[in-house]
Amino acid sequence: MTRTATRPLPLREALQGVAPYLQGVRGRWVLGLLSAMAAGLVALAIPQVVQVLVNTVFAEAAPGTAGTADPAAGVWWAAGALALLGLAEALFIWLRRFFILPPAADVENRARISIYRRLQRLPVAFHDAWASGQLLSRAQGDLALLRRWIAFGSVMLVVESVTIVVGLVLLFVMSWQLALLYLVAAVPIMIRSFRFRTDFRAASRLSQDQAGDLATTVEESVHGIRVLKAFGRGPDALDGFRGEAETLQGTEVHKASVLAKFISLTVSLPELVLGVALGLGLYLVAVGDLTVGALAAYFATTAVLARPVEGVGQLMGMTLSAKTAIDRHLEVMRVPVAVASPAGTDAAEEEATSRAVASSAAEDSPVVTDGLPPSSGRLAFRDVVFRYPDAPEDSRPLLAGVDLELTPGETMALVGVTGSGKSTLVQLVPRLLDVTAGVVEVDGTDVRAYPLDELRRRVSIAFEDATLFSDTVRANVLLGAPAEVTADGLDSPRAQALLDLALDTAQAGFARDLPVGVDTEIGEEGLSLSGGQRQRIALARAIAARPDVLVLDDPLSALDVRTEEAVTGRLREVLAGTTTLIVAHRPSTVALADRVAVLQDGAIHDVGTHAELLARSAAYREIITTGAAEDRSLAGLADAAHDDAALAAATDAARPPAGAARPPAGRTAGREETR
Ligand SMILES: Nc1ncnc2c1ncn2[C@@H]1O[C@H](COP(=O)(O)OP(=O)(O)OP(=O)(O)O)[C@@H](O)[C@H]1O
Repeated sequence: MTRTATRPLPLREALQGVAPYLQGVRGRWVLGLLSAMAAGLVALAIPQVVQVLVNTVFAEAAPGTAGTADPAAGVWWAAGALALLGLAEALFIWLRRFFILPPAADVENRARISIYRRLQRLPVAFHDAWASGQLLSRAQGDLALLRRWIAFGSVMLVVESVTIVVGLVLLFVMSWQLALLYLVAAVPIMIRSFRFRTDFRAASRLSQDQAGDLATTVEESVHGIRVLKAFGRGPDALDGFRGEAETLQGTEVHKASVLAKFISLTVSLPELVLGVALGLGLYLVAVGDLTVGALAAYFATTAVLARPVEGVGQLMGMTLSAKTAIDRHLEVMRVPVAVASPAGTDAAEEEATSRAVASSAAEDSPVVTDGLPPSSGRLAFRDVVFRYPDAPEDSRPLLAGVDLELTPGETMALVGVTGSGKSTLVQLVPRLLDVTAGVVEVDGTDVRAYPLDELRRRVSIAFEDATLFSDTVRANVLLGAPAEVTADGLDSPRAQALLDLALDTAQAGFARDLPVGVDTEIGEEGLSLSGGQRQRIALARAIAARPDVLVLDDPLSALDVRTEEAVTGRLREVLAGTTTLIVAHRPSTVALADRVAVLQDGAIHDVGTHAELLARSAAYREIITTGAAEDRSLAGLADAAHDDAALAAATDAARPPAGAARPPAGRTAGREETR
């Protein structure tokens, strides 16, 4: 669905918004503008030479004229001057391109990097609310429009306007009557241009938004291609896509027709006027009020003016589209970074530079100024309340007073019926979401008081929906590894040791059997892995971060019971000192925890060991019975087909012959790991 467009920003505000991208490029832009201006003025000088040329020829040809000593010389001089002016015009056009194209590309690049950085900083709630295609079109198409406008539209709009003004002055110098006639054509054009601006701006905004929606549809259907195929919904998806594409086509056609109507006016009116001007001009020559040279120069000047006059509509259209692109860009750039580092930290200062608006939550929170608390792994939720921003105002908060404390090194399972808010609760720990009220504490300090990078160094998270990037297993696993371990490269002995430990703990040793071992490309553009294998790589990634607090949001759900037992067993061994909060559905996971917390009706209903809760909590027994049924069916499945065996067969088939080149490494990661 098309996002509701916000009110167009006033021009000054929009220009201020993109001013940071223009720093350092203004000088070249001005030089380019001057070159373009010079080219325009040289073009206007050409008719003046024509006037001299024609008058010279007519003077020589007139009966009874004494003539100059060498009549041909004047013609040759004028012709030579014309050629030189032509060359000068070409040179100035080249200089315009030379000066302006690189800075325009620079602006595009800066804006693109800024929006990408912004997208990384914006909270998960923002990404939940915005369609990916809208963000894609803002980071791609809109910025290409901006580049074209800076490189061409903005310059030519100034140059063509100046050319028109200077050209009109010259026309008045040649003949005020003819100039006035030409000017008459401009009045209806100016009146029409006001209506044109409103219509074209609306059409332009609609088409850019619809292009974003179309990108979202393509992205979704590519991601969901298996579901579409499995349910035979390809033709329906195509119909939906065709509908959206036709809507966009309709908008584009409407946009083009608005522009075409305006352009036809700007082209036809001056042409009509020129017909009348020819008659009037000949009359003025006949009565001796105008020289033939001046009449020729008048038409040569109007020919030079034709391009700017005709182009002004196009340039206005381009300017309006660029303005829409800036509005759309700033819409994203001005979304408050609700989850921000506290004031006073480097990250917060960077945030202030990019004009971010920190949330009141971040501003109100205490700031760690006297050093950070020592790492211990203590985790506590104190009267935590959370409500999603888009939840109805009068609804009960999803979390309505959660109190829970984990001691350092403890493994606690969090259980609750589906939709009770488990995933939401655990996302509050690394601040993927921020509490509405109450406090989440790590090592006795409010998580909002930590610089984000420090908090996320202490807390690591793995999700049920394991997102892997288009990169090697090695790069995926060591993504969040401590900087000191990877300082000498991802294949240094220390990094290798951590990689091995993480893979072994997560029971992800299968990665070594992939075609190029741990250097095999996986993810969207690499080798496809099974759900369980993906989860284990994602778990290895969380382990390799060596956190004090490990949050696991049901990351073992796709594993068979035996593999899950092996993983949790090793996890307890390797991460003996790490506090672990694990969202669990199955008794097999719960049984391995020191204690279990039951989340019900937005609060912690009970906490105890598995055995204690079984004995005293009916709610717990009900939750666990459902999980047990799942366990039994998974155990059966596990006996029937084991992931790794299936993979071994698949990779044997996919293994390249000895000496074959491995796929290119280091393709950029495309998406944040969010639920
Ligand atoms: N981004 C969001 N915006 C609004 N509501 C949301 C959002 N994400 C989740 N919810 C709602 O919050 C509730 C709790 O979701 P959550 O994923 O935390 O539950 P859960 O206990 O982890 O469920 P499950 O066991 O099925 O994974 C659900 O009703 C869900 O619809």
